[in-house]
Amino acid sequence: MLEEYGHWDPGHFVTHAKTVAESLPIRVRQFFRRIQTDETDVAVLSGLPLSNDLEPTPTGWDMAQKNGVGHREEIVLMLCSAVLGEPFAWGNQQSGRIMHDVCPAPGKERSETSGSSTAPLSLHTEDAFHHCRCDHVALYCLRNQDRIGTTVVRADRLDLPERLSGILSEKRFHHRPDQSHVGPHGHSSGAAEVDAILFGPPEARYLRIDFDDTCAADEDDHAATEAIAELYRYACTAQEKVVLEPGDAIFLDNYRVVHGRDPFQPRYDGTDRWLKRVNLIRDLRRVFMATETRSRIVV
Ligand SMILES: O=C(O)CCC(=O)C(=O)O
Ligand SMILES: [Fe+2]
Repeated sequence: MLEEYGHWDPGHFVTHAKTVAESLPIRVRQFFRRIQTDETDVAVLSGLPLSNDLEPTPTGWDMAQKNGVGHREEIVLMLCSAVLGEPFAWGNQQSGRIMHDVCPAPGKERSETSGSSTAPLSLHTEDAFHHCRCDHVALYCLRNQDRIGTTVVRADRLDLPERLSGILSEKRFHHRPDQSHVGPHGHSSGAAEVDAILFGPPEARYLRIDFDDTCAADEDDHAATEAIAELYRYACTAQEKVVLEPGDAIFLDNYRVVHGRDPFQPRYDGTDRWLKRVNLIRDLRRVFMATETRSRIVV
């Protein structure tokens, strides 16, 4: 495909991705159809092709962009992902790239961004602050020699008392932009949306929370503040760990699970953990309506 398309440009290729993905084996396509229909919370596809001569892990997404690394793996992830949803991006995240690199970055060790390492990445709904957040997060593992875990909490595993579910289902919470969106070109924290944390069908609940950035909409609403703290305790009890192996891709339903990452010590010697990531939305029109253009980049 690299030969066919010449220069690899995910932003350009993405408009053809669904069509090209029709050539994937039927079992792979059925796997993704089933995930979508069943609203499978966590799904892993293993044994995906990886280059024998994979480049060293870049020291941050900006270095990955500069050096253009892991292109073959981006094609693999793009094709699989396109069966499940429509890839899209955020103008202020990784400079609007469709394909993200998740790897430790010097200076970001304790940040609340995917470039963190020594501090855990707290449990979150991806881009919880925005109504246009993705339906699925896809992560493709290129390297993980220290077996660092991705943490997940499935809504179905939260055994919440009715009183707590009641509070969490009310529109009493501010969903503020996380650090990866704040900055000179980011969404201001004033853009926070007020919404519930728990919603959707009672037999298969949806979640919207970033434990670093969701707070009571009214700072005097102590019951709402306490409800977040209580939910956090339930989430810690229900937390599971998935250790991705090179060649594994995980597809997280961003309405049905929250996720995060265990801390680790970065080496910055080319052997660090490295994932490719893409955000997927079921209906691209949600993005078009948010941007008021036919663009896949939410600004
Ligand atoms: O590194 C991981 O396993 C998860 C990172 C993460 O939350 C993300 O990239 O959205
Ligand atoms: Fe995430």
